[in-house]
Amino acid sequence: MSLSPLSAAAAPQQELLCIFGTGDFGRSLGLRLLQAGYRVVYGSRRPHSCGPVPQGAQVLSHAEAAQLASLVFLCVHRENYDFLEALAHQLSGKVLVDVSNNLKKNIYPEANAEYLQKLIPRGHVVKGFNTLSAWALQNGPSDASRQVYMCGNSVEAKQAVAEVATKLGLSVLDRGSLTAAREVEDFPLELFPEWRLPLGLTLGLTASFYIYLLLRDVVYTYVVEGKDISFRMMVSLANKVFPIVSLILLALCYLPGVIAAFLQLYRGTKYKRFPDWLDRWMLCRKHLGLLALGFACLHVLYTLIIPIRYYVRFRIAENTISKIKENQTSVFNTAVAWHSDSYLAVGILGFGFYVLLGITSLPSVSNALSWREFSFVQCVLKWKAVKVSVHFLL
Ligand SMILES: NC(=O)C1=CN([C@@H]2O[C@H](COP(=O)(O)OP(=O)(O)OC[C@H]3O[C@@H](n4cnc5c(N)ncnc54)[C@H](OP(=O)(O)O)[C@@H]3O)[C@@H](O)[C@H]2O)C=CC1
Ligand SMILES: [Fe+3]
Repeated sequence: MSLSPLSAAAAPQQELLCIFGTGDFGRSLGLRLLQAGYRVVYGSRRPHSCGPVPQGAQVLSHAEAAQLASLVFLCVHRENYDFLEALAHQLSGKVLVDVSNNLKKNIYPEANAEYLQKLIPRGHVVKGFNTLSAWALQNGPSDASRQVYMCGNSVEAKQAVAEVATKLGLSVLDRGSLTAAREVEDFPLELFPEWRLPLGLTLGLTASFYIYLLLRDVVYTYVVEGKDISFRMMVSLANKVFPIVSLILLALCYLPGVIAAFLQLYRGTKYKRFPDWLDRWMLCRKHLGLLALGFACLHVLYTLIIPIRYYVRFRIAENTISKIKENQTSVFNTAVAWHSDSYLAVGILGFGFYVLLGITSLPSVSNALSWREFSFVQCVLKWKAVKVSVHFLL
C-alpha cells in the first residue's frame, strides 16, 4: 500500500537529539530515544574509536554534534565537565540536560547542574533523568522507576525536556528552579538513610536479647547444672529472640502514632509541627513495621521447624516410651490449655485491631470522619495495638 500524498506530507521530520558521552548511560538513553522515534547523534572524544553505540545513531566530535541539535544530554561525569568550557560558543542557547550524580553528598561546593550553568552561562541547563539507571532505561522503566525529577531556570527548556521524557513513557515531577538541583542530585543517594535507624535499632535489639538469653539459658545452665545445651543456640534461642524483637518493633511502629494523635488532640490543631524527635520517629514507622513483619515471619518459620528437630522428636519418643513402660497415662492439664487458648485469643483480638486500623485509614472512611474523630479513633486503636504487643511480650 502506498502512502497518500497527504499522509506523506504530514509525516513529521524526526527530531534530532544530541548525547555527549558514549558510556553506559549515554548508550541506554540513546537506545530509548531511537525506540521512541527520535534521531540521535553522539558527541564523543573519539568519534571513530568509541565503544558500540545503538544502531541508527551517528557519532561525531562534540562540537559537530552540538551544532546539529538544540537539546543536548550530557552523559559525562562531572569530574570531566571541563572540556565543555571550550564548547561554550557551540552550546550557547541550547537546552543542556545534566543527568549526573555524585557518589556522596556535599563533595562539591555547588550542585553539578549549577557548575554546568557556570561553565556555559548562555546555555539553558535542566537537571533531570538522574534518578533513572542505565539498566532501567534499557529494559524499559518499571512502575517504581517511571518518575523523573526535573528542575531548571528556563520554563521553555524544561518543557522541551519534559516532552522528551513523556515520549519515553516517563512521568515528570517539576521541582522548580535550578537551585533545587542539589536536592534532585541527592535523591539517588537517599534510598538508604531512612532504613539506617530502624535497621540499627533492630540489630541492637536482636544482639542484646540474644546475648541475654544465651547467658541466662545456656551459660547459666552449664555453669550451675553442668548441662550442655549449646545446640539450642541455633533454633530455640533464635526463635525466642524473633518474637520479642518483632513485638517491640511493632509497638515502636504504632507508639509514635498514638503520641502524635494525642498531641494533636491536646493542642486542638493538626497544623502544628511535631517535635523533631517525633517527626523522625514517624518517618521510620513503615520501616519498623516491615522489619516487625519480617521477624514475625521468621518466628513462624522457626516454629514450624521446631517439631522436626532431632531433640524434640527424641523427647516425645522418650516420654511416650517411658509412660508405656511404666503403664502410666498423664493428666490433661487444663491450666496449660487455658494459658495457650488465651494466648491465641489475645492474638486474634490484636489482629482485629490491626485490621480496624487499616480500615479507618482507608480514604473513604477517613474522609467521612472529622480530623478530631479520626485522630481519636487512631489514637485509641493504636494504643490498643501497642498494648496487645506489650501483653504478648510479657
Ligand atoms: N550509569 C548509570 O546508571 C547512571 C549514570 N548517571 C550519570 O550519567 C553520567 C554518565 O555515566 P555513565 O554512562 O555510567 O559513565 P561511563 O563512565 O560509562 O561513561 C562516561 C562517558 O563520558 C565520556 N568521558 C569520559 N571521560 C571524559 C573526559 N575527560 N572528557 C569528556 N568526556 C569524557 C566518555 O565518552 P566518550 O569516550 O564517548 O567521550 C565515557 O563513555 C554520569 O554523570 C552519571 O552520574 C546517572 C544516572 C544513572
Ligand atoms: Fe510465639
